[in-house]
Amino acid sequence: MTLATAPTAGATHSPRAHALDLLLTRHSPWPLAEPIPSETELQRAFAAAMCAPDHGALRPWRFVLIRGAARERLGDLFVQAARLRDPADDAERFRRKALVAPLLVAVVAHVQPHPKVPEIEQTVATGAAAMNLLNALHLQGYGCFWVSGPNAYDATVHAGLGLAGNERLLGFVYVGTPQNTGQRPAERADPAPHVREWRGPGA
Ligand SMILES: Cc1cc2nc3c(=O)[nH]c(=O)nc-3n(C[C@H](O)[C@H](O)[C@H](O)COP(=O)(O)O)c2cc1C
Repeated sequence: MTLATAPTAGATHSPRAHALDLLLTRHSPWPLAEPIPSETELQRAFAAAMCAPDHGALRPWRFVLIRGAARERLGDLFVQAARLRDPADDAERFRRKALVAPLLVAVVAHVQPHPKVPEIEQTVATGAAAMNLLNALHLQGYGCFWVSGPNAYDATVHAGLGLAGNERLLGFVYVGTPQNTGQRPAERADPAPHVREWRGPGA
C-alpha cells in the first residue's frame, strides 16, 4: 500500500483533492486571539460535527460555548476547583487557562445506557464529532487547540458547567485566529507503521 504523507504540490486540483490538502495542514496553532468564527461559521462547523459516525444515531455529543465575560466566570470556577483539589497549590494559576483564547468549547459525551451501543462507542463518537468540529474550523481559517488537564476531570468543574451525572467532559477546545501565521505543523509521523494489511489468519 502506498501512503501519501504530504500535500501534493503544484498540480491542478479537484475541490476534493484541495480539501484533503487543507486537511493535511491541520495542526494546533498557538497563540490564538480574536476574531473568533462568526455565528454562520460556527453553525457550519457544528453541522460538520453532526456528520460524525454515530451508532444508533444517539448524537451523544454536547458542545458548551464559553466566550466573552463567561470566560472570567470559568476562570473563577477553575480557581475554586483547584483550591478544593489542593489547598496548598497556587490555584490562581488556573485562572488564565480560561482566558488564553477568545472562545472555549467544552466537549461533552452525554452517555446513555443502550443495549447495542456501549459507553466507549458513545465516547468515541463524541471524539469524532469534536474532530469534525476542529477540521471544519481549520478549513474556515481558524485555529483550534484541544486541552484536557485537571479541569477536565474535576467534579467541581463538571458541576459548574452544569454537566449531568452521565456526562463526561472530554476537554476544552480553544478556538481563535492563529497569531503566528508562519507556524506550520510539526513534521507528521510516517503513517506506514500504523497501518497494516490482513490477508487471513497466519498469512
Ligand atoms: C482529548 C485530548 C486532550 C488533550 N489535552 C492536551 C493538554 O491538556 N495539553 C496539551 O498540551 N495538549 C493536549 N492535547 C494535544 C493537543 O491538542 C495537540 O494535538 C498536540 O499539542 C499536538 O499538536 P498538533 O495537533 O498540532 O499535532 C490533547 C489532545 C486530545 C485529543
